[in-house]
Amino acid sequence: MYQHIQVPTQGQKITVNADRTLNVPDEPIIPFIEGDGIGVDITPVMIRVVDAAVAKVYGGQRKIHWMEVYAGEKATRVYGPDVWLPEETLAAVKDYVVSIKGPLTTPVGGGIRSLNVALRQELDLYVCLRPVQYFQGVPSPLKEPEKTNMVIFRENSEDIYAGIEYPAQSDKAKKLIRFLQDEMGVTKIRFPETSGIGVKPVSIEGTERLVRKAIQYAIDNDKPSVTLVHKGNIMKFTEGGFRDWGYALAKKEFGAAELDGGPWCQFKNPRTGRNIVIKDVIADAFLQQILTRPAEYSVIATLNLNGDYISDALAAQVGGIGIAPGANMSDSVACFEATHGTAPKYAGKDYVNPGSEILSAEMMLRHMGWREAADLIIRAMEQAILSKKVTYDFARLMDGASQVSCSGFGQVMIDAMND
Ligand SMILES: NC(=O)C1=CN([C@@H]2O[C@H](COP(=O)(O)OP(=O)(O)OC[C@H]3O[C@@H](n4cnc5c(N)ncnc54)[C@H](OP(=O)(O)O)[C@@H]3O)[C@@H](O)[C@H]2O)C=CC1
Ligand SMILES: O=C(O)CCC(=O)C(=O)O
Ligand SMILES: [Mg+2]
Repeated sequence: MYQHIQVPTQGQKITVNADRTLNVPDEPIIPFIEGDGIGVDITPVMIRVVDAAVAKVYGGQRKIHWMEVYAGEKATRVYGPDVWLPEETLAAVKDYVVSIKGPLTTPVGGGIRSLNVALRQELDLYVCLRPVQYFQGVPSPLKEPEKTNMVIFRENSEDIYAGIEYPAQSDKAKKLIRFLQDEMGVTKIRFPETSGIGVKPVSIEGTERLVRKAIQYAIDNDKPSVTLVHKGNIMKFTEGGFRDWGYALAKKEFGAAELDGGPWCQFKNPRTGRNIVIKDVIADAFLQQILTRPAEYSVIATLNLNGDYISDALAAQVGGIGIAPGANMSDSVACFEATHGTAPKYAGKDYVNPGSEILSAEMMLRHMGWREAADLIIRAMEQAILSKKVTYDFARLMDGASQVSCSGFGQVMIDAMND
């Protein structure tokens, strides 16, 4: 059935019920992509930590059967030089419903387009969910890092990530520029002969489904606000559209009413009776306010590129990209992955922080309903950080820390589970 994927001899598929809830067997098969660069370091550590947590909590009643699927450089070694994202990888991630991946390299300028983006687009994983929370003891550049507590809903399927762009001086760029000038009356391309050209599609459907998820999350988790972050003053019909369609959805589907003449609006959380405010902020102002007034923000709904920048900026506020987890989700399929990339200079050195991928797995376990194992991973992470046995990224900023390797940190976490 598969060409190179070895399906474990034991375990079953997770399936999706008609109401979109998951049917999780006690021994699910979970596909994983090792990842390029530091993927080779962090992915095995993530698997060890997850297996230890599951074994500790469920005592053999539950067990994950891991199934390696290939993407990136490893895929080219297994399938052939030009096969970066095999069809059967996409099929397995879809069929097995819940998966996890390490980071994949994307070259700058030319070369292949992002495999990470391709995976999200091919499977229509339209929500990029990135929670940002502070762990006690993590070194942070902020005086009060615990005030940064946000959950980012980044639109994951459109915006400039659609990849519609043409190199400067190519026939296609020239053709598009001529069309814009001759047919659309465009006069403001400053250097038409030497411009590369990109197109930014942002739709009503794409915005609505993302904002709907963000608002539902605020309801389910009793959050006080959802902020639409955009640059709609400049990009009026894409980023401005996102803002307007977001507000319209809040009114239409959640009964939000305008506050003081709008555009902010609010509605009562049907579960708790508390108000949820829907507000918006322009992206540049937001980037300074998350430093000066982080407590004013809770759930963030934003476009693809803004979400990319904001994810790393917020990760830095709570101690860096080494503990920044995430998930790519559709209404049925979820593929979990760290916020960071392949950090090539550290690849294969057993050096970096495996925390982001471990916390992505923690999100995965919670998504599967294995709450006890997820809770144990959080407790082990808290204890490991408080013990100050940490990887280089934290050790270089912590007084009195003893630096451990990537695998060493995994072991510190596993030891903490047994304390
Ligand atoms: N989802 C994905 O698969 C993603 C893939 N990428 C890809 O990754 C490649 C490299 O991108 P780059 O811009 O260098 O960004 P990276 O996130 O890979 O690395 C940037 C820096 O972040 C720090 N860092 C990253 N991961 C860790 C970790 N686990 N523990 C501790 N510190 C960490 C390091 O900082 P320091 O130097 O201070 O030690 C590192 O040099 C690119 O090809 C990019 O396209 C990027 C983002 C996401
Ligand atoms: O796809 C890539 O290489 C980068 C993606 C990225 O930075 C992200 O999703 O945060
Ligand atoms: Mg990024």
